[in-house]
Amino acid sequence: MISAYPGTAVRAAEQPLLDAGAGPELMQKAAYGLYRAAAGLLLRRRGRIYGSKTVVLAGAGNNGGDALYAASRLLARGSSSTAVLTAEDVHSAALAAFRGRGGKVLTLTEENTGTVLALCRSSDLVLDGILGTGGKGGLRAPAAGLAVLEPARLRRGQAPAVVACDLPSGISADTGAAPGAFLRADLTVTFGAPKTGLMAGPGAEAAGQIECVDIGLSTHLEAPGIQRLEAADIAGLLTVPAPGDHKYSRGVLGIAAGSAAYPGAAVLATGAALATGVGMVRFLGPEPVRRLINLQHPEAVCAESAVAQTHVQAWVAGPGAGQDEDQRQRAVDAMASGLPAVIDADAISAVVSSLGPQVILTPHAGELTALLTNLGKSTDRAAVEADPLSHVRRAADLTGATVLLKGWATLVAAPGGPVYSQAEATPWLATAGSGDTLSGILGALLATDSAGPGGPGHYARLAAAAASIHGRAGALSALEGPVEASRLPAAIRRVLAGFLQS
Ligand SMILES: NC(=O)C1=CN([C@@H]2O[C@H](COP(=O)(O)OP(=O)(O)OC[C@H]3O[C@@H](n4cnc5c(N)ncnc54)[C@H](O)[C@@H]3O)[C@@H](O)[C@H]2O)[C@@H](O)CC1
Ligand SMILES: [K+]
Repeated sequence: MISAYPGTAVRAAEQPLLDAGAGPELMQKAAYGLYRAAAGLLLRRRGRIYGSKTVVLAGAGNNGGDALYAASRLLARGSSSTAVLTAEDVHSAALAAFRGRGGKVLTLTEENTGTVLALCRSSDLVLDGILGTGGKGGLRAPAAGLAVLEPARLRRGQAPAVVACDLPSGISADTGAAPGAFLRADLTVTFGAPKTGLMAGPGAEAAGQIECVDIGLSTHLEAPGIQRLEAADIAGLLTVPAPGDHKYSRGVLGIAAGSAAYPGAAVLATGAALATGVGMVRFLGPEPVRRLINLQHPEAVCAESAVAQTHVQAWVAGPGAGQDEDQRQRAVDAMASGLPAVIDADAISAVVSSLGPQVILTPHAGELTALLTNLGKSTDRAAVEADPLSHVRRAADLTGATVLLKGWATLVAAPGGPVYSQAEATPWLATAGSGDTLSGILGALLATDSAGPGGPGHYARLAAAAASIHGRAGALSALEGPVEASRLPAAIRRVLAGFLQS
């Protein structure tokens, strides 16, 4: 499990060490970690450090100091380096050390921004030390003019690689929001602990890969703001059939999905649930959808009954339900049943407050906007996308339900906390039907959940696990070309086999 902390909490944890005079030592530890990561990246990309070209973007604070000290170490290994100062008063000792190793220095202005961008683009590595946890708001002029610099991952591997010092400059270390211009990175080397701003919203997308350098803060940190499940955590949440199990004891999932307008969503949700592994799927829906389900998935038991007459351990309701009134009623009944229930797509519009954490809402940004607005907290999609962490927390607290917000980093908030973030997905997963398969995976995890309600956050953990399995299946599928939702069940099986064998 990876634990991330708000930038403010990390700064508070640093304070006693700073008060004890350990500031310079902490900075050297941070700079050494940044140097090691940057050197490793240069070695992987070009085989050696000697002869490489580095640009350091250095702002006024300690973040710039870290980056300049790290670049000084690269200078000592034969890299030629230019420091571009984005403020007048950069860390004087770090700048002196950089100059002392033969580094070149220039000051960024509006007039030379084009030249600096060209310098960056012709270099092998850019170290972004403009703003760290002390940054307020987005990048300001003239540094804002550098935000057009694209990291190698967005240029299909072409130089330069951009390495962010502690966090991408311009991103809020607490929320991941981008109040203005910001820089994107290939790799973020973060100090003391990952910041929550690297795991949510624009910050999660801007960070690229995240590496954490231990500078001795962990004993000073309290409750994490966001957690991320790793493979071992997910493997521990999966229930495998025991020798004495039969189809009913393994877990039966009820799926109320599809409509005359959208029958395919029901097929995708059912296929994903079966691939994740359940004792049985009981499918409820209109006749043409049932026929399709029986053709595609003969093992599913189909009926047109109501939720109350259907014996299951968990529900999925909503994918492809459209305006079908019977399906909407089933979603309402599933929410009221007390059983774990995934409420997706159109069914989210039937959500009221006073739900329990066993109800898991799975909106995308547009659906979350509508949900919050229906609950009297009017907002717009741009606001949700700019700061998804605050909005997903608000939705969980207002409804009492667990809320999974789909995105580049999928966020899951339990009412009152905790929050999980999973970012294994590939942009190729942004395809029709992808969300329906996520519902099926999560429904299957809920139906087979042998651990029961557990403590706070139990359902959020299962939802985070489902998001991770979905993301990994998408990434695996993308190795063979563009992702089609109907091919995801095969990839889900392979991902789960990997977890179960490890
Ligand atoms: N404090 C410590 O003990 C340690 C700090 N470390 C580094 O120090 C960073 C925090 O250092 P600082 O507190 O100096 O903060 P920053 O390095 O983020 O810089 C803050 C400075 O930038 C200015 N500023 C704020 N927002 C701005 C904006 N939007 N545009 C232009 N200028 C802006 C502020 O006036 C201030 O001068 C961390 O991110 C980390 O990189 C590490 O060296 C580890 C130890
Ligand atoms: K930075």
